[in-house]
Amino acid sequence: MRFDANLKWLFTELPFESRFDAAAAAGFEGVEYPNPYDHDPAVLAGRLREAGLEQVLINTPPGADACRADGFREGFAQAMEYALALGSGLVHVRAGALPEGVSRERAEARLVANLAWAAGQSRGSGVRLVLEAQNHRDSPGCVLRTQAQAAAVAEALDADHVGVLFDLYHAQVDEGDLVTKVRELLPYTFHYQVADPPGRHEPGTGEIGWRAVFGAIRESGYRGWIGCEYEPQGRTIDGLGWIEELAG
Ligand SMILES: O=C(O)C(=O)[C@@H](O)CO
Ligand SMILES: [Mg+2]
Repeated sequence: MRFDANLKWLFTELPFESRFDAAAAAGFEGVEYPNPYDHDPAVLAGRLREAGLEQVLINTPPGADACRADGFREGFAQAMEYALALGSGLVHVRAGALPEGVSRERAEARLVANLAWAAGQSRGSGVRLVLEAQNHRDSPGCVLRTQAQAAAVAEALDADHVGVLFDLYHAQVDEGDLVTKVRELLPYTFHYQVADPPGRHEPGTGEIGWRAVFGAIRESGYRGWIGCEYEPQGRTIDGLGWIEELAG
């Protein structure tokens, strides 16, 4: 299994631009971070190249949520520019939270319409789009609430470059039954993220049965990346033993 380092969450002992070398020195071959937009893409591409890292995933910019009527298209265009400049194979298209005064039905309809447009814009680019359901506690009002809903939206778009970012932390908080979901969602899963509830720290620090979950992922034949999106309990490097212990 291939784990990548989420540089928003890992190696925060260091300034952002130094986290690339730290991730490579710790043995990671890929990185993800949600928000590259405060940085010059050429500088980020240079950091990746010098550290020998692959850019795995970025998000659409904050505020450019797919459930909203305004701002989505401009934000998505910017995300595509960065994805192509960084060689990021995945863009997480943020669904966003239910806007005030807008019904759930209306927000879901906008989400599908915006995604259909984004799927058309990105078709043939080599960039794949992913949708992430987030739990009610960390992301109140998130329009995508369950893994099944994210998969249903991806399926409805009928575009083979649109799939699911299956965040096992969010799924455990609101849903559980992770092994079954790993098996059922396999055709839609383009990316995983890991953290252990309730603390959102390293796998093995909380309530998830990681040996069973990683076993199911391995047996499924999944070949993509698994993003380490957790808050280390101490120094990042001191907490990486779980990779060998639980997934090795
Ligand atoms: O919060 C999460 O979980 C994420 O993956 C973020 O990228 C949401 O933007
Ligand atoms: Mg996540």
